[in-house]
Amino acid sequence: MAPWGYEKDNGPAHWHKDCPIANGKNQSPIDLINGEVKYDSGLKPLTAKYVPFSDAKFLNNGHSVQFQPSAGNGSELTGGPLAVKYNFEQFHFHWGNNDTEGSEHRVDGKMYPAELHFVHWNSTNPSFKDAVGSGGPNGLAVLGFFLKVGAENAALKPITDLIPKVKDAGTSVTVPSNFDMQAILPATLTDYYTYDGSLTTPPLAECVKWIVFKQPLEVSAAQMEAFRSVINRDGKPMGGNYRPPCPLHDRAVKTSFK
Ligand SMILES: CCCCNCC(=O)NCCc1ccc(S(N)(=O)=O)cc1
Ligand SMILES: [Zn+2]
Repeated sequence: MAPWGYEKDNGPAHWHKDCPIANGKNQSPIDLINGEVKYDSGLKPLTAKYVPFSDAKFLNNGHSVQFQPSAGNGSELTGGPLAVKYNFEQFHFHWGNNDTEGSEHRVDGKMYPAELHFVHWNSTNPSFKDAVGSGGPNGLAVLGFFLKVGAENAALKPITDLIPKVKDAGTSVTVPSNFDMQAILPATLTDYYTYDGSLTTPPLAECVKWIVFKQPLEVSAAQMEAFRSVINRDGKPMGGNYRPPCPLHDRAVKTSFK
């Protein structure tokens, strides 16, 4: 099989051949249906403590554009539904070729033009890879933020300004060390949906505690347009690099808000 992608011949409908878990009962993304979620007063606010990285790359890996530090630096996530500390691993994006599509999760069937994922791994594991393979829904914690078109996002500007430099698959650039990742996050990480799910790309491991924020982040039309010039391994626009929603099966989606 051609390496996995999002085209007709290698897209989400094909992934089960290499990754049979694609048809599992804890797959992501999902449609977050407000009439079916349940408020959980036990859900605490989340705390992300992100330390500026001295050595990080912004890269095009053929299916997304990704911020990837060379090593951990104590940046971590705690609280919310999480029982232990999770180490920051990377962040990346999913987007569409127009403003009506692009996000992976949906809210009452609505798609946003893009979705930003902050990936963290359970610090009781020796490494990220071990956390992915640790079995059960507590290996990774991924924060999902919807992006919508509006005001320019100053915190994301250092990253969106780098996009033209990683237009082609397999390219990367060094991220200036004064990049402040913490500034991307809202001041308080309240009002989120949380459920047990999976990676949304192969290997599709069912190892993720998903935390999807209700409030979208805003980016300017120019920032959104920058994503749409990124090219995949086939030389085609990467836009459309989102998996459609998967069945909820026997899972509950909890909310930190009423
Ligand atoms: C040679 C392959 C080795 C794989 N081993 C590395 C690996 O498992 N990588 C998967 C990394 C990943 C995928 C999808 C998400 S998402 N979109 O759910 O946040 C987050 C993280
Ligand atoms: Zn993702």
